[in-house]
Amino acid sequence: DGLAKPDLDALHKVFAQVMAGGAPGVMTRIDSGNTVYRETAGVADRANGQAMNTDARFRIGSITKSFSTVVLLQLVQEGKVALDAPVDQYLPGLLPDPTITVRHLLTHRSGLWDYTNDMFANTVPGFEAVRNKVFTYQELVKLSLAHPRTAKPGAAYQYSNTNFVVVGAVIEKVTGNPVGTEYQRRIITPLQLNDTVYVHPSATIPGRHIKGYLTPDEAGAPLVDSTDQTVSWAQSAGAMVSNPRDLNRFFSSLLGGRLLSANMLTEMLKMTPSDDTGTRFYGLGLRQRDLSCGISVYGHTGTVQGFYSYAFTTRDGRRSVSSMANTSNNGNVNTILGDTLEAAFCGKAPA
Ligand SMILES: C[C@@H](NC(=O)[C@@H](C)NC(=O)CCCC[C@H](NC(=O)C[NH3+])C(=O)[O-])C(=O)O
Repeated sequence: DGLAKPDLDALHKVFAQVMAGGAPGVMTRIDSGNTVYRETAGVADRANGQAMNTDARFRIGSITKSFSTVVLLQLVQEGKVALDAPVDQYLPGLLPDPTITVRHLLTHRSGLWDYTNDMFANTVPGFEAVRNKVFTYQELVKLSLAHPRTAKPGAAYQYSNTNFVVVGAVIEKVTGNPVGTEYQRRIITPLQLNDTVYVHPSATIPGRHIKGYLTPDEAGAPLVDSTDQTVSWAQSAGAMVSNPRDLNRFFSSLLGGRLLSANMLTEMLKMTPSDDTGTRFYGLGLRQRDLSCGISVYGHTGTVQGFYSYAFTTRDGRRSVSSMANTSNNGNVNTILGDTLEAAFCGKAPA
């Protein structure tokens, strides 16, 4: 793929820091052309000590947003949805502001309040309250509309799960199918992502999977096994299950031009800054990160109770990297986990 070889020593140093930070286990899969690297440390299951395994499934959280975006952009290609049409055209009366467009949703520029801010203000109680609940899209939107908008439509980037809940509602309205059906027929089946499933509202991860452990807010309190939950609070914003091989294949196929037309991929890659570092951007359901070695990578991050994940690829899709640590509510671990991208894409720092 024309890049420096991954620096596996650096990768394992990051693993050691991730585990020292409180994660039971951590893993990275690198697909570099036809060469695959499978690196792991720690445990997938604290009860029986089962080792971390890059073939096992886990909850990918917001990486789901990229899957939802591909479905919606295919509907745009098919002329069934217009990117700059008001959401009101597809879901009359759902949103209070008829000027919010489909593109505003995909770029987190709608101004819709993120209901998870309230839902998970107290991490473990918030999680326990919803882990077995099943929500409708309308119920989640209603939670958001209890708050004023955070900005006028289009005015600013403000990350909000509400946007991708509405994206799911648009997909279901326009296709007449549950989003799971659309993920399956448009992405999972064609790419043979055999370890990628959308099982909402089931609370269990089918097949071989990693257990996730939520870090409580109280310092020193024991980790909570958060593996089983409906993730109904996220759905098309974060309820997908997958594994590193499938995520690498998904993002390689996406950036390699196999899921969207060239024009539509160009739309998806229209980036605006998502923070003030100058190295983080958000397009349409897709993140860009500029690495220290000058390489830009594209993909998404995920945070769901018990699972932190990163899945990114190069602009040509020829090197893809997926990393996961099986804890969450631990910002230090999440930040360090991001350093696996540097080791995997940039290789050894120049001497
Ligand atoms: C950030 C990430 N977003 C996602 O993956 C979405 C699906 N997850 C969230 O919004 C986090 C919900 C709270 C998690 C909980 N935190 C708390 O409860 C904090 N009080 C936890 O860390 O498990 C992304 O887009 O990259």
